[in-house]
Amino acid sequence: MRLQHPQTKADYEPPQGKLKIYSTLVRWPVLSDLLLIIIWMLLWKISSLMEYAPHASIWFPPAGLTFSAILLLGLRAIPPIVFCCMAATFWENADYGTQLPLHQLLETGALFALAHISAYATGACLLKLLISRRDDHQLPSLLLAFTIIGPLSALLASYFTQTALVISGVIPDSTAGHQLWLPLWVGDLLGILVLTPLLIGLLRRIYPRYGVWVSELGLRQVAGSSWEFLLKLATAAVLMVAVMSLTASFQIKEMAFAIFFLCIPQMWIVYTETPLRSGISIALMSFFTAVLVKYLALGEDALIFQFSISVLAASTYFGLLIPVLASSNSRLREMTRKDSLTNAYSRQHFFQQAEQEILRARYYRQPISVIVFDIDAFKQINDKFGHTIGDLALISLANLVNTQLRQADILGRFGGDEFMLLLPGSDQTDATATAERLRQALPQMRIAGISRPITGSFGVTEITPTDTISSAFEKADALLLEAKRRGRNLVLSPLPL
Ligand SMILES: Nc1nc2c(ncn2[C@@H]2O[C@H](COP(=O)(O)OP(=O)(O)OP(=O)(O)O)[C@@H](O)[C@H]2O)c(=O)[nH]1
Repeated sequence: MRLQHPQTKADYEPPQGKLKIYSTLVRWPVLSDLLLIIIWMLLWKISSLMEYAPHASIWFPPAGLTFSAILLLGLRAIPPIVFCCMAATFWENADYGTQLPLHQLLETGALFALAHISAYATGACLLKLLISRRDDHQLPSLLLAFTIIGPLSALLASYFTQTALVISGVIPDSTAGHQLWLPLWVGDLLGILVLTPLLIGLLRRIYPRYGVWVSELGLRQVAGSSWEFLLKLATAAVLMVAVMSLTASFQIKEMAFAIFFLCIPQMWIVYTETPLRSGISIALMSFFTAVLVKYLALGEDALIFQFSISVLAASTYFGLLIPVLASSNSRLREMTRKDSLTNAYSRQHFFQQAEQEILRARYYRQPISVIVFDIDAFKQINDKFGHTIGDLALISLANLVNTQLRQADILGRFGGDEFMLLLPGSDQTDATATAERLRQALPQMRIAGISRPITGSFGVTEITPTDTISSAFEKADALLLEAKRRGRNLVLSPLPL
């Protein structure tokens, strides 16, 4: 997979029913930018309400939005975010009542924008570069890269922001001023780790032309009952409120560490719900943790709560990998089990199954037989009507055989136009009769584009107690070759019936 802008209209086809909004946003990109600005400012305002020390918020979601926007939109995201950084500086000046002169506000805003954007742009571009260089396993490598690059970008942003605030004189050039990076980092870290996936989802709706690669990550799943999800959320909420209220009431710092038990309901959600629901739950947990820290006056323990939610978010992302990897494993297993053209079992899987069936037949002292067959002069069909019609003939043959089989019978494709059929419970007489029925049914097959009837040749053998599946296959294959030699459209078995 390559991270790139969509090339065709189909690449960013919006979901039905939302066409009007999407086409408006596609036609007026400035509306998308306006929405981005509104959301950024809203998140900034919420985070400023959660400040537990000057300039240090428990939770700084604008960091997640900046990172997501640059990851998704590239340089296109920078002008609206520069605007947001400037506006936030003016707004904060009004909130703190610091009355800085205009030139100092402009300088502070510009330095903040430079610090914030340069750090997150570096991280987002690096992540984009790493992912675009990997074609395989994109989701695991994306998540691993994200959990490393996200916190490092936040660290860089915090250090740059602290420096910007010192240079512009907003915070003192003292030891206290130089220690601001830590609370800034933890707030940004929470915003990045917890919210980036959800914010990418949101931005994809606001910017319908961008982020096709996100839908290629294989995260889509069918959601289960909403009530069950709410029950799990409620369990997490009860646990969170209990731990935080007890910590606030008893004023015992160690009690705050019980917040790590939140991993139990969160992992319950991750393993049983969709990735979107897991993302919503971790976002809600982080939001309410921040609210409770503020309103239960747990500022002194803020770091414990912030780190617990960050650890929870990182565990969530790795937890999300499990269903994705399991489903791609089962897809791969299916691919090796079945022949993709005819849906018959692959040679390897047929032989594995046959070995087990032979053991079972011996144990229950039941007969078991194998038929090997192919289409007569199939090369001519390909040459005369083309390979697509040839493929159609192979598919029709497999379908026809499948309609004639009993539940226990197994059809495999050896390769080319050669198939094999395992018939548990059939002795040679039954198996020969089955092969004869198939031989007679073959010419009745109607295949679009083929004007002449198709015929086939068959070799049949009952598997003896000393046979392996390979030796039995070779016997039946030799009989098939003999049938070809005798003029084709024939069933041959070892003993004359
Ligand atoms: N359309 C199509 N052709 C295939 C496929 N796999 C193999 N073939 C072709 O199947 C043909 C098999 O030809 P041969 O093995 O010579 O057998 P034949 O023409 O059926 O002759 P006899 O078996 O002696 O009757 C070859 O031309 C292969 O290229 C496939 O998946 N699709």
